[in-house]
Amino acid sequence: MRIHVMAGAVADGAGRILVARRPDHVHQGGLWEFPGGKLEPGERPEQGLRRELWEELGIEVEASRPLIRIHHDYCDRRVLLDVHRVEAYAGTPVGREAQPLAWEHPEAMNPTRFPAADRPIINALRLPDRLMITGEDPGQPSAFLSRLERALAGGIRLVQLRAHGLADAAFRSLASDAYVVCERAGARLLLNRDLGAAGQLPRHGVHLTSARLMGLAARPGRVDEIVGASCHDLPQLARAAELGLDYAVLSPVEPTQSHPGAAPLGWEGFARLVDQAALPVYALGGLAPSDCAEVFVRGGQGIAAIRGLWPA
Ligand SMILES: Nc1nc2c([nH]c(=O)n2[C@@H]2O[C@H](COP(=O)(O)OP(=O)(O)OP(=O)(O)O)[C@@H](O)[C@H]2O)c(=O)[nH]1
Repeated sequence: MRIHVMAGAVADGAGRILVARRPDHVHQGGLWEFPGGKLEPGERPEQGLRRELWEELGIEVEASRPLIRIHHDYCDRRVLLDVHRVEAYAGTPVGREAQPLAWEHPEAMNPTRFPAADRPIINALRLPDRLMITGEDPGQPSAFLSRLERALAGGIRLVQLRAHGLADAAFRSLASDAYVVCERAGARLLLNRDLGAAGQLPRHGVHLTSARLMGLAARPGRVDEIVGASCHDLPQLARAAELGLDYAVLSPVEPTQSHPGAAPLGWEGFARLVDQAALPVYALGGLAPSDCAEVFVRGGQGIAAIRGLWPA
């Protein structure tokens, strides 16, 4: 039988998240967790979350939204971790069951101190809700870079440089300049190019095409960088999770100009696939920032877009 667990990623104003230490004698004891517990029969998920956070921390949830759902098989039990980001609450959290509490920045969380099922949750907390993909033809480098600066000024923190039309030398030059611009803004730059060519370039991570993903035997890149992949179906999502990638981009959700022939998944198709994926999944295809709320309800991390995010 599967245990449905409601857990809260309670955030403070400084971007830190509240974590609690599990007692030594319970399942996954001694490890740190996102506070929560089992959904009771007949309870709605939000109700269960409110009850658990009241019982465990003495806080009243005022605003929350779905963050990620992870199905995980421990050898002794199967769990569904249904994690919500708690954005506003009343009260001051205390360990009402005498459990030690700590506030940690997601970047500083050490995944080995959490249950194995929590790794994708930590990744979901580290990643923003918008992934901007640069267009096929970047045009003049100076115009491209000033457009990039405008996007970063508008709050974009994760950029995928995708310029399949550029030759290696031009890609290298653009990537080096884009890295400097992203660094200055505290944003991260992912390179969508074969590692052979991208290997020596400064970057915060790499983005794999689905063909490249399916041809890999192990997670590429350095351990400290972000690695994600484009996916279009369940086997690709499963492969991305198996290789320990940090995120996937699933497309196309809606009909899109860049891939006119591809059959859209629709929101239901997107939600069905995401529910079986054990990593954060961005929705791509005909979407704009105003679609983020829908993506959260459907279990996704946020939106990825070219047209919807590049400034005009
Ligand atoms: N709350 C929480 N549970 C987690 C996390 N990660 C994870 O694998 N789990 C697993 O999810 C299950 C949660 O059950 P629990 O024992 O905390 O539930 P509970 O508070 O209702 O406890 P009770 O059954 O003793 O009353 C455990 O098997 C636990 O190992 C996490 O980050 N937070």
